[in-house]
This record gives sequence, structure tokens and C-alpha cells, in this order.
Amino acid sequence: NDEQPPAWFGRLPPGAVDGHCKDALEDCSALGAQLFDLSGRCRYPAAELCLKTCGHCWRMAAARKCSTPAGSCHPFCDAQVDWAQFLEAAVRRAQPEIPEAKLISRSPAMAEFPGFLSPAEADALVDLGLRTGFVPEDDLPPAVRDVDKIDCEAAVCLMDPFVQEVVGRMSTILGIPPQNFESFEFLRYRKGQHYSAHMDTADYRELEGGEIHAGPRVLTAFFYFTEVDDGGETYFPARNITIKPEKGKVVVWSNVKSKFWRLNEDALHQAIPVVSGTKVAANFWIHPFDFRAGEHFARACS
Ligand SMILES: O=C(O)CCC(=O)C(=O)O
Ligand SMILES: [Fe+2]
Repeated sequence: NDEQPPAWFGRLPPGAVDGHCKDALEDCSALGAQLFDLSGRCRYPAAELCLKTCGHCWRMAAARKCSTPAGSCHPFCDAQVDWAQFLEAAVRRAQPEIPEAKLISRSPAMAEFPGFLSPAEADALVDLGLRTGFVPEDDLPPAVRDVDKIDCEAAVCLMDPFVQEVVGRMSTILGIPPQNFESFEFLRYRKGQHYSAHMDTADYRELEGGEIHAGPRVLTAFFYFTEVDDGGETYFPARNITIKPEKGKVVVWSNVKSKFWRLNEDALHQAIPVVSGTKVAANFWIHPFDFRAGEHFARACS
């Protein structure tokens, strides 16, 4: 699974030792060969798995050493974005299909898209979450985050044609290429489950102008797949904004300032405990640059 890096090779990905990377994903070595085409580009949608290196450690390291290849910063090349304007444009693009789409806050910039999914489509994604298999949160203690969750990384989810259709819809509305997206993180909260106030990304100002990097989670698109009988709202305490779960609704907000390596603290948010019913929802995080570093290959900077 490991490859010897070439002589010119520089910085290694996280977790690499002596030029060797250990793959975190169990079926990765089986998938590795399918992940890159002959010219060295990651294939989409399998490309999401490239983050795990799949035996292509030195190629990914090379990619991180490159300056951003021309065009791959689209649409964020100038590193300054007026997020409210950005989401207003998204609302305009969405409106023919989603007439109730609207901007609901300027800081954090936030737009809602009620009926982004039809009820049947929302049900289909709940089913897919269940089939992928929710597991209890284990990164954070239950007092902070108590939720069952699953990343849409298994083939059954990642390769699902409807998932790709939704990714495409989001890409069209936002005007952001799908390579900049993380896969869905499905969430299920039952009675009492919650997530206390947090930011979805860190402040990365030290990386400004630095090595190639996907950059922060500039936008969060949050999907609601169910209504909740009582509780389960998403609450933004700095701005006293409450979003009530509605089946099929998507809310998109910006986590960062106009210079997008900086956090916008107004985007602090929490999941209020579910009092009764079940909340099924999903995070869908969006980066300013290609999230799949493996896509830019050694040759891109030689
Ligand atoms: O469940 C919610 O309403 C928000 C969840 C959230 O913010 C997160 O998982 O990062
Ligand atoms: Fe969050």
C-alpha cells in the first residue's frame, strides 16, 4: 500500500512517517487503483476517498506542496468574499425552482431554501443514512455533543446516484464546484440529544497565502430531513436566530469573514435538545478550494 516518494518530494501529509502513509480507511487498498485515472486525476465521486491517500501518499504530498493550480480556486480566487451578496446570488439562482428561498441574515450571512428536497427525497436520504449505519458520536463527550452520525463515505452512500444528484443541485445553486464539498455527515438526534454551541471551523489565518490546502469550512449547508415534534432547533446565540427543522429545508450560512481565513463569531451555533420526536439532518461543509488534495498531482507542480 505504500510507495517510495521521488527525490524532489517535500512535505508529507499528516500521519506520514519516513515517506510512508498509513491509510485510515479499511477498504482503501482495494479502492486505491480505481481512485486515479491514467493521467493522475482523482475520479469523481470516488475522489472523496483520495483524502485517505489509498497508497498515493507521495502524490498527495506533492499536491500539497504546489501553489494552487490555475483555475482550482474558482470561485474564490481573490480570498475576499461578501458572503451576503454571495448567498443573495445563490437565492436568485434557486428561485425558479425554490420560490421561497431567501436571505435571512447578513451576519452570519445565511439563506434558507425551504423545499430544497421534496418530502420523498428527504425520506430517501433518511433511508440512506440508516442503511449506511448511524453510530454514536465518539469524538466529543456527550455533555458537548450527543448524536448518532455517519459520514457518507461508504460506497453505498458515496456512489448513490441520488446523493450525486443532490451534490450537483447544490453545486449549481451555489456556483461552487463539487470538489470543494465534503461528503454528507448524517445526524440523528433522539429525545435529549443535542450539540452545544460551537463553530464549524477553526481560524486559519496563519495559513493565509500558505501551502495548498482546502481552506476553512467557509460555508455550512445544513439539511433537515424530518420535522421534530418539540425541540431540535438550530440556534445562533450571538444573533438570537432560531431555525426550526422543516422536512426538506436547507439552510446555508457562512462561518467566516470576508477574508475567509478568519472566523465570523456570529456563526456560533448549537443544536437545541430534542424534546420529542426524532431529528434527522445532515451537515454539508464547503471549502474555498479543492477538498480532495489528491486531485492535484505531482505533475501539476513539476
Ligand atoms: O443539528 C443541528 O441543528 C446543528 C448541528 C451542527 O451544528 C453540527 O453538527 O455541526
Ligand atoms: Fe455545527
